[in-house]
Parts: sequence; C-alpha cells; structure tokens
Amino acid sequence: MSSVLTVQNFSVDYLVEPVVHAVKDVSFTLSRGEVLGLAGESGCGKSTLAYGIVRLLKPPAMITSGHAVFHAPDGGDLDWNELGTEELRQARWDKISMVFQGAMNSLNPVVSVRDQFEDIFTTHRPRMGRRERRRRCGDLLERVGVDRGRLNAYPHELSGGMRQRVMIAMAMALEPQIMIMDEPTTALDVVVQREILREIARLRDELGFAVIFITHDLPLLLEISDRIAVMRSGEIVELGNALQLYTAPQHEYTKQLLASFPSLTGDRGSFVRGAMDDRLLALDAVQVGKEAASS
Ligand SMILES: Nc1ncnc2c1ncn2[C@@H]1O[C@H](COP(=O)(O)OP(=O)(O)OP(=O)(O)O)[C@@H](O)[C@H]1O
Repeated sequence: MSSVLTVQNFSVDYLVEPVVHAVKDVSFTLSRGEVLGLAGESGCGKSTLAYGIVRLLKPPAMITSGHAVFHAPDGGDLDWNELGTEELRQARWDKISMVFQGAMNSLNPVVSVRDQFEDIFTTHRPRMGRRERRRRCGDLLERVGVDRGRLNAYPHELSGGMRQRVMIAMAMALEPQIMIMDEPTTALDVVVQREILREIARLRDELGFAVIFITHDLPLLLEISDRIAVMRSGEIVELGNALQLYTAPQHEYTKQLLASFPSLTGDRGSFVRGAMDDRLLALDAVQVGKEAASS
C-alpha cells in the first residue's frame, strides 16, 4: 500500500526551564486509508506530535528536528516544514484535517452552523457556486448522522455529540487524505462515542482517508486501528499491527499498558475481546482462503 505521510526523525522541545523533550526522534509512515492508533499514557507526547505534524504548535514549543512529508495522490511530495503561513492554512483543511477533543467548543455560538460550514467552502473553494455549497454542507451533515435541517441551528441548540459530529463533517468537507483525531470523542458519553467511532470507520471505508487516532483508551484503539504506535516519554517504543500488538506485544511497556486495562484482561473484557475475536476470525478466514487458493 502506498504512503500518504512520512514522519521522519521528528523532535519537539518545550523551551521552558528545564527544557521538556516532548517528542524525541519519532519516525513512522502512514499508508493511504489506514487507521493508525497512537497510544500511551497522559503526557507521553501524543498531542505534541499531532500538533507538530500540522505545525500548529505555539511557543514555547519548538520543532528541533525532522520532517513531516505529505504524499499527494498524483505523486507530488509536500514537506510541511517548508510551507509558508498561507500555504499551511490552505493545506490544513485541504490535505490534512484535524478534530481535537474540544473541537465542538470551537464553533462560534452566535453564527449558524450553515454559515460556519459554508465558510470552509467560500475560503477554500471560492469558485464553488452557492447552490453546490449548500448541497454539500447538507450531504456532509447527513453523512455523520445529523439531519440537514440542523444547518439552520446555532451551536448552542445542538447537543455536545451533535456539535462534535458537525466538526467531523467539517473536517471531511474538503475530502482530505488524512484526518488527525486527538481524543475526538472523549468528552462524550460512551454510547455516543461508539456511534461516532462506527461512523468514522464507515466513512473511512467509503472515502478512503487515512486516520491518525490519538487516545489513551487502548481497548478502543485495538477495536478501530489497523496499526498502533505505542508512545512513551516522547518516543515510539512499539509500532505494529493492532492484532499482533494485542496478542503478542513485544515491548515491556506495551505489555504493561495492556495489563493496565482491566477491560482487556479481566471479565469485563468481553466487548473488546469479542471485537478482537471477530478480527481473528476474519484473519483466519483470509488465511484459509489464501491456503485454499495456493493448493
Ligand atoms: N506549553 C507547554 N509547556 C511546557 N511543557 C509542555 C507544554 N505542553 C505540554 N508540555 C509537556 O510536554 C509533554 C507532552 O505533552 P502532551 O500534551 O503532548 O502529551 P499527551 O500524551 O498528549 O498527553 P494527554 O494524553 O494528557 O493529552 C508533557 O510532559 C507535558 O507536560
């Protein structure tokens, strides 16, 4: 599978006293259409890495080494470090979009959902006609399970879950190749979380964007990720296929992290284990198919 993003030797410091080395020499590639989970305990550097990739860090943060290179479908490469302010602004919603934990609170309360949504198109697709813009906004809302009639609403009239769905729809508006999601559902209750995650998985299958999904909820990552990177103290200590990471973790810290979730080891693990069993069964089926094909 071809890569959509290459992150190479990426390091970020916070220039405070004493200096915090938040991200240390991180390298990984993201394949087209894959969900890469980024796991690790609070403070290990997940958000700093995510904000760093899209150059949204503010002082005292400083990228001290490395590159994040976006690979366009036409074969062109875009080194995020070499973009100017305006190019970065353009590229952000267009090529890589982001949904952060508090994203739903970044909607302007006194501007209708429609106006905020359409603003993305007027800014980034100035040639698009009004009718087309309206149609797309409605379609996108419906994609995330929100009635298009809600376009007329103001953010305060929507529940938290709905506002977060609106943000996800907005992040998809320009059909980016990559969505970075940093704890996108943490503020929501578990049922709404699951619904939204299912929706994201379905949309990924439909539209083919890649996702970097950040959370310290490892059981959840195991359910939704193709591969998982485990971070500790600013470094990726293990990166591998989600199933393998669950069934045969290599690094001591990954084992500790897995063990720290009773839902993965105790009786309450049936939900995750059920999902993982389904995956194992699917993998078995593929294996059997391969064996049948080669015999
Ligand atoms: N503005 C700042 N100034 C100084 N240090 C910071 C700043 N922001 C973050 N850090 C430090 O950088 C390190 C990485 O933080 P970061 O928020 O990236 O971790 P995280 O894994 O995303 O944590 P969480 O899961 O809690 O969001 C931590 O040690 C944190 O204390």
